[in-house]
Amino acid sequence: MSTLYHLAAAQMLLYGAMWACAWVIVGDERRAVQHWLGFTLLLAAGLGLISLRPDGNPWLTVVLANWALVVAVVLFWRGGALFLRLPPRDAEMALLLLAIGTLVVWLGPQPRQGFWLHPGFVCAGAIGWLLLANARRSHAALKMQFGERTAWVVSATLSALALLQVVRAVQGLTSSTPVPMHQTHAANVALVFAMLVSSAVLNMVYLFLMVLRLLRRLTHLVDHDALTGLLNRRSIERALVRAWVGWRRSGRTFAVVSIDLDHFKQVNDRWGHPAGDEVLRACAELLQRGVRQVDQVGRVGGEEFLILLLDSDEAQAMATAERLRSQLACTDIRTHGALLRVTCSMGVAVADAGDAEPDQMVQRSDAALYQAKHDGRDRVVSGALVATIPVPAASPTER
Ligand SMILES: Nc1nc2c(ncn2[C@@H]2O[C@H](COP(=O)(O)OP(=O)(O)OP(=O)(O)O)[C@@H](O)[C@H]2O)c(=O)[nH]1
Repeated sequence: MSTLYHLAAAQMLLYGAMWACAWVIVGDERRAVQHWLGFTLLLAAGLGLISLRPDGNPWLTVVLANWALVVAVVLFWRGGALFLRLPPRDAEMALLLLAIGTLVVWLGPQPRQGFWLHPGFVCAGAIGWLLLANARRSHAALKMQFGERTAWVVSATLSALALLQVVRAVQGLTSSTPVPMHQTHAANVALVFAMLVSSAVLNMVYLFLMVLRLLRRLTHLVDHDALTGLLNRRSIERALVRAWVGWRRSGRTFAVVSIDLDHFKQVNDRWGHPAGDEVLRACAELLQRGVRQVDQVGRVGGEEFLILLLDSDEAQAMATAERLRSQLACTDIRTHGALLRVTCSMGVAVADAGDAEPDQMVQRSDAALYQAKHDGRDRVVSGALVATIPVPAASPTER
């Protein structure tokens, strides 16, 4: 039996090494990883101590070993809560640890005369309860963040292990001849195997989810503008091509709106670059909030934006652009230095059978935007009216 415990402890140390490596690599999830590292090390320590019995000091091999297992499970729960952004319930957990700790110390390593409680079985009950509570609390968050299948894998694993612990606790506390954990017995062997399998599943799943989250964050960084959080130029151009292909295939028309803030240089010059950044962020938020979920908004240059309005004809696109323009014009933007108002000029172009490629649509909306600037700014101009006006040559930093 002790060989099995050594094996389980070695496996936990291996996971510990894995979390230690992850701790060096990950940034934002460091605190969760610390907890999982603690979990594996305490589990290894607890299992290692149990394997020493009956040679070792019974206070170490029974009381401390079992309590270490309970603390390990609390650390696992806390790591998961940090990772899934759930409330860690520290007060509840601290009280539980204190109560279990006091009880097992009071009970001592040997069964008390005429008293049926034993530390090993008390801790098994606590672990079972903790695992079940963990499965219940994390299920919804896992489902929302990583999908239903992942949530079920984690909850099923936690629940199966919890059930075994509860059965062990009930059996140990009700039987007249309870089997201590270090004794070779089919129930103990099954429990250790269940621990080996479930810890493998849980450690791997959480490591996988952490990498998945990291990849999602990286993809988001690649596709989005860092200042405003809008799609960046590359992504909005990709979206434009997708909309174009969809329009060619299904005939569902769409429109693009080119937007440029008016006299934005003056905002920077007068109020400073940070205030300019805040204005850009506020404008981006207003544009994003002002369109439907199917529409897409991107930042394509310093103070230039592009909106894709799906399933929109000329009239609908002009109405949307006009609404956004007037909303911006009457919005107070709070910056560190002052309360500012900015206006913007817009050019609208609708998919046209005469365009050979999506870029031509943007050229027309840019030409309309240029016309809007030319006509005095703070207005929306349709590309249908200005298709022949040339767009000024773009500087290297601009489109
Ligand atoms: N704060 C801030 N300013 C930026 C950013 N990107 C570009 N700009 C500024 O945006 C300004 C753009 O100025 P211009 O191209 O002259 O245009 P404008 O002043 O808006 O004038 P019109 O477009 O003709 O109405 C420049 O001062 C850039 O420095 C940015 O990320 N943050």
